[in-house]
Amino acid sequence: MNAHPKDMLHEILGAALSAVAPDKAVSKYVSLDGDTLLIDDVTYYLNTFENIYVVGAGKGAAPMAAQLEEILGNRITDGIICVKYDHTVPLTIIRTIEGAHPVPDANGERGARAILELVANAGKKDLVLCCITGGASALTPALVEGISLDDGKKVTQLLLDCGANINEINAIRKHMSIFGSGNLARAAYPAPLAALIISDVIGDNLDVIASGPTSPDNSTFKDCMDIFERYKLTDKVPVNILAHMQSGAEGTIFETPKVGDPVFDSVQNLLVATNEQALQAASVKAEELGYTPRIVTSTMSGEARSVASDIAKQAQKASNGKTPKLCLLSGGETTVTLTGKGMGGRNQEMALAAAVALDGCPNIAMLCAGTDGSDGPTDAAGGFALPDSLKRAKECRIDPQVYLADNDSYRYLKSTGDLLQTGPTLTNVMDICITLVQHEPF
Ligand SMILES: O=C(O)C(=O)CO
Repeated sequence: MNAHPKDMLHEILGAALSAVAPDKAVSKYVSLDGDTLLIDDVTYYLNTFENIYVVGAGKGAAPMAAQLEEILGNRITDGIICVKYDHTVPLTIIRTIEGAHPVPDANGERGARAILELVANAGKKDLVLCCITGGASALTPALVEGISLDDGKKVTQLLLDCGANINEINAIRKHMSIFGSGNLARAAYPAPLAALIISDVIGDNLDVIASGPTSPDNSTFKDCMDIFERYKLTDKVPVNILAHMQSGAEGTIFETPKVGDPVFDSVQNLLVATNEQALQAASVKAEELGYTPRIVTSTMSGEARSVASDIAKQAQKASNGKTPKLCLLSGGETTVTLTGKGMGGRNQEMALAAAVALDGCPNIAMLCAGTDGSDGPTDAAGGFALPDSLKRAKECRIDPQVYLADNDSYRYLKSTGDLLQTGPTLTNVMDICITLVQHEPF
């Protein structure tokens, strides 16, 4: 008998997540042999260092830090990480500070300042190791003088609601931050610093992931002003943030550290897990389940509902194609421009839009999932669009179009039983959309 499509989709997602688990990602690149610490191709002779500090931030920073404790034990002098509430694991030496995400809170600010203070003590004879994953931008909201956390929260919410992409959101965050945009590296300078980074952004740009705390910044104050104008936010953002960006664009405030700044001279930035790796692992599992895998893209972006209907169209076309059982894999991160008052997230909105577009097609099943286990301000990670999804909606007497128009994907999928709820996965490589297509009905 054929396995249920929902079970197969779960299995493929499980393989993808396991391939980018933070502890595995760290142990893949970091090893210790006596006094020799090897991080990718860079050797650190630990007997030449007086202290080793471990710091970090992001949804997956805790298991990364735990793995460093496993490898280095009590050679670690001290450490602090900032993680999202409920994203902790037991640690022995490294301290954990929990904060709010995606809209920051005072705990995150306290944590970020504590990290900056800790690494500021580090000198040339100390080694700073950083664990950086997505989520860190919101979890380390230490802002420049004159901009309050409340202002920071307001602008974050405006940017999240207007459909700005992560490059744009982070250009603004970086130009208000004393932690992101290379500022963590600046605080640690002149200590050698190695950052282990899990990417949750399209293109894996180091200066965008987590707002690039250890990376030269490629964005400018001028970009920030353009972004405010593009999304018509100039009249909405707090006046002191606008004034700050304006002064920067006019050259009266120093730009963020750029390529060539000596603070990056002894910095090693290393990507240890990416969306692409998750897609590769999903391909292997799909093949084991009898499907021909096809990675469509690892740069999926755009408005969630239109991306979903494009994938649905592609799947419908493929269902009449040559390959009897196909698994389409797309990775990336879409956006939702909020027009309704409902509740949901980009993956849930994709699943709802796909259910509508597929219109009960019996041979296509889709799963849209946030790899961090959290999609929008909900307790779900995403949703399914299954052959019988619309039938179940009918039974519940709910109209998918009405819910889609109100951006109310969470309540729709909850009613039909099509929510994906994994809880925090403690990793974060953006989103994955898995579509099973076959000639025969499931
Ligand atoms: O999630 C974050 O912190 C980002 O800004 C993208 O990595």
